[in-house]
Amino acid sequence: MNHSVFQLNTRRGEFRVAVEGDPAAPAFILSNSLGTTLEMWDPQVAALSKRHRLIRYDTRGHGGSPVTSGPYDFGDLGQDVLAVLDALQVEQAAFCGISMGGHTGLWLGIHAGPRFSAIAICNSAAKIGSEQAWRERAAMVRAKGADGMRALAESAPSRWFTEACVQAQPAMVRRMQDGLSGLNPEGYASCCDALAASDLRNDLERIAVPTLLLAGEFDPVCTVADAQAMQADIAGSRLAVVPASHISNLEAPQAFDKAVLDFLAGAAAA
Ligand SMILES: O=C(O)CC1=CCC(=O)O1
Repeated sequence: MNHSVFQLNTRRGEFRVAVEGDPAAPAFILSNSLGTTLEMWDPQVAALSKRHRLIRYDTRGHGGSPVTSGPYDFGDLGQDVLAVLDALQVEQAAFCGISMGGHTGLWLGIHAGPRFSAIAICNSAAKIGSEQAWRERAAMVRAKGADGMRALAESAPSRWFTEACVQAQPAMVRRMQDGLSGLNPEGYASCCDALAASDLRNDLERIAVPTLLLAGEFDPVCTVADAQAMQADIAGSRLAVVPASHISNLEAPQAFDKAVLDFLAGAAAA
């Protein structure tokens, strides 16, 4: 059992969180991708908690966080982050999110910039996928329940990892698939609703927080071109490309950690 994981009572419900590192160090909060939990960040904990109070949480609809009935929107998912920070009495934090988590970071950069010292938007986009595809996925999961989650888990490796990674790290890939297939279908579908409805492309220029756009060279979901398009619209933002597909923190953890830590060091020095 990991004793750093606990249920945190917030004004928006009880969230499953993990807090590691020096309590007096600057706070750094991590936001998971669709179909995963805070454990997706396990390989990052040692490196990212060296100089930070590292806060991880399960996004609404996932793991041990509230599974309220949907649809959710990114206002909900962003307000949840602020509620977690408030409950932990954190006034300002650095933020890092992958894919759906990165999109939450964009929402926070637009709507709650002063609460963040820096945001790392990884394997994400201002518009992820098509509205129709997310609506279809949500409907399928709501119709098929646990069978629908199992079907999504079977097809997940090709969305998440390169074939070379699937071959090289079968246990890690299986663990991620098992995690996805065990999630609550309504919570997952409600996050698909949020992705269907959100398009932040016209709001990016409102972001004034130091921003890193981290892309996976081989990511078929949120491409390097998506990151470049965001970089063009976010003043002063930086781009980093790591040799990985979509879940780049698991496929290329060392390159991922270095890109994020270099960015945070630069943002703190600026
Ligand atoms: O479809 C997937 O599983 C990949 C993905 C899209 C948004 C997200 O967070 O993950």
